[in-house]
Parts: sequence; C-alpha cells; structure tokens
Amino acid sequence: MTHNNEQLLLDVRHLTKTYPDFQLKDVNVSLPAGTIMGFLGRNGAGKSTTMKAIMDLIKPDEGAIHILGMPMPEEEVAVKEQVGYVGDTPLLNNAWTMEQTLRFARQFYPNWNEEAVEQNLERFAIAKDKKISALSKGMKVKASLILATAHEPKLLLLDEPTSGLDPVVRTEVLEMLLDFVQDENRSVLFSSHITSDVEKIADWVTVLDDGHIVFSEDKESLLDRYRRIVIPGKSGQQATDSPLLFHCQATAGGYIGYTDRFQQFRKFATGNWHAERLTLEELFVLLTGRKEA
Ligand SMILES: Nc1ncnc2c1ncn2[C@@H]1O[C@H](COP(=O)(O)OP(=O)(O)OP(=O)(O)O)[C@@H](O)[C@H]1O
Repeated sequence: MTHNNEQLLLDVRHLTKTYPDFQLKDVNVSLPAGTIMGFLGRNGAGKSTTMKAIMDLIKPDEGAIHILGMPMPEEEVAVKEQVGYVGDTPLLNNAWTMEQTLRFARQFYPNWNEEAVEQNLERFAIAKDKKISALSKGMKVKASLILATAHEPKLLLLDEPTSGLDPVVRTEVLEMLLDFVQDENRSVLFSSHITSDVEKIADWVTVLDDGHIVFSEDKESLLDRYRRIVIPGKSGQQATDSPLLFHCQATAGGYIGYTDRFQQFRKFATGNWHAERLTLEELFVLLTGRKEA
C-alpha cells in the first residue's frame, strides 16, 4: 500500500541485494512524517540487510533510497544529520565512560541537544562517569538511543531495539519512541520479531518474509480486514468454499478459515458463523509461518 501525498521521510524503491544463500527482492518501503513503523520478520527475513542498505553500510544491487527527499548515498552527509541509527550490534566502546562516549559523538553533530541528553540520562538513571562495560544490556540500549537522538534527527532507524530486554526495559524503550514522535515531523522505523511491541506502538506495519515484503499497511486497517471465521457443525463445509476464505480446515466442532476481506465476507456469507479478530502475532504467524525457520 502507498501513502498519500504526505512528506515521506523514508522512501525505498525496488531494493534488491543478493547474497550466496539469500536475496532481498524488490523491497519497497515508504514512511511519512509522524509515524512509527514496525518492521516485522522472522529470523533471517532480511530486516538488518534492508536497514544496512538504507544506511549505506552495504551496497544494494539495485534500488533507490531517498531520506527526506535526499538521495542516498549521494547526499549521505546531509542525510546522516537527519537520521539516528542503532544497528544490530551497538557501537559502544566498552573502555570508555558514558561522558567520553558523549564527548566523542558530540563533535560530529552541529545540532547536538545537550539539554535533552542530560534529561534522558537522568530519566534512565545512567551516570556519566559509568564505564560502558559496567552497563547492563538494557542500559546499553538506552545509552545507544540517547546517542542516536541527541542530534535531533527526523528519522530514527532501529534494528531490533527491544530484543533481549526484560518487559520493564522494553516498555521504557517503547515509551521513548512514542515520545520521539510527539513531534509530528519525526518518524521511527524499528525492526522486531516481537509482534506485541509492534502492536503496542506502531501505526504502520511492514512484514518481510524470506526477503520480500508480504504487506506494508496501516496497523488498524490491517487488523480490521482480517478475521478468523468459525463455522460450527459439519454441515458448514460448503461455507468453506467461499473465495473470500483461505487456509480452511476442519476442527473438532466444525470448520475454521481466514479472510482478508472481512467486510465483503460479512455481506455475502450465509448460514451460521462467527468472526474473531486476530492479534498481530496470529496474523504474522498465519502469513509467514508456513515453513521452519
Ligand atoms: N554479509 C553477508 N554475506 C552473506 N550472507 C549474508 C550477509 N549478511 C546477511 N546475510 C544473510 O542474509 C539473510 C538475512 O539476514 P538479516 O540479518 O538481514 O536477517 P534479519 O531479518 O535481520 O534476521 P534476524 O532477525 O535473525 O536478525 C540471512 O540468511 C543471512 O545469513
């Protein structure tokens, strides 16, 4: 699905990258201002590869990438002033203190907001004289986020920011992302395989499976159009012939099937049935869970 004529903070077109055992195939992602996009995919789906290509950390074979209308990598210097990125392995030097880390990072950014940094350090109780090596995994993620947002970027790209964190720290990190988009000129793209995190804070969901986009859609409209249809009784088999149903199967009490066009289904369906909403996790498994990881 595409967005209207809103300003796109990120526009990825036809991104392709081939590795010996994997291909990212014709990936298209567009992200308007004021949006949190959850980028979901199973292990090895290609999320990190996509994000690295956006950041020009790997060279795509094909495709066009624009950030705030500027082409990458041609405008890389200007673009990186507007982007905060935390990759799959945070680039923190364990031998430094937080203070040394901040001093080092500050010199690269004219827009550095020291007041926001101080507030965030206090909010997350990170002492400046603490060595990075002494920070817990959760503290390191928070420190990386403080560094990634200190130059007040418009776009935040985060590769699995909540992976491996306990539920309290995960919630704090998600709250920080919600705070970030309070300014509606900003957006976040964060990859994850924790569907509940995406369901909690994302406005838009993009699912990548085996290197291709399965869907990229507004979360509410996505969850609105899918339903599990439960048809009780063995006499309901005929109802499963509906072209609006897929993955139909017999159950102990009757039949179930799924529809991605619920509004149409409810108009035309007859007989005895009821519909159940799917969680994002159920939808994700339904659409990507056909094969072993
Ligand atoms: N430099 C590389 N050379 C060869 N293959 C690579 C390289 N980088 C990634 N791959 C392969 O590309 C595929 C996608 O990897 P990627 O890290 O993008 O997936 P991911 O969706 O981020 O997975 P995860 O959730 O496990 O982090 C994997 O099969 C991986 O082995």
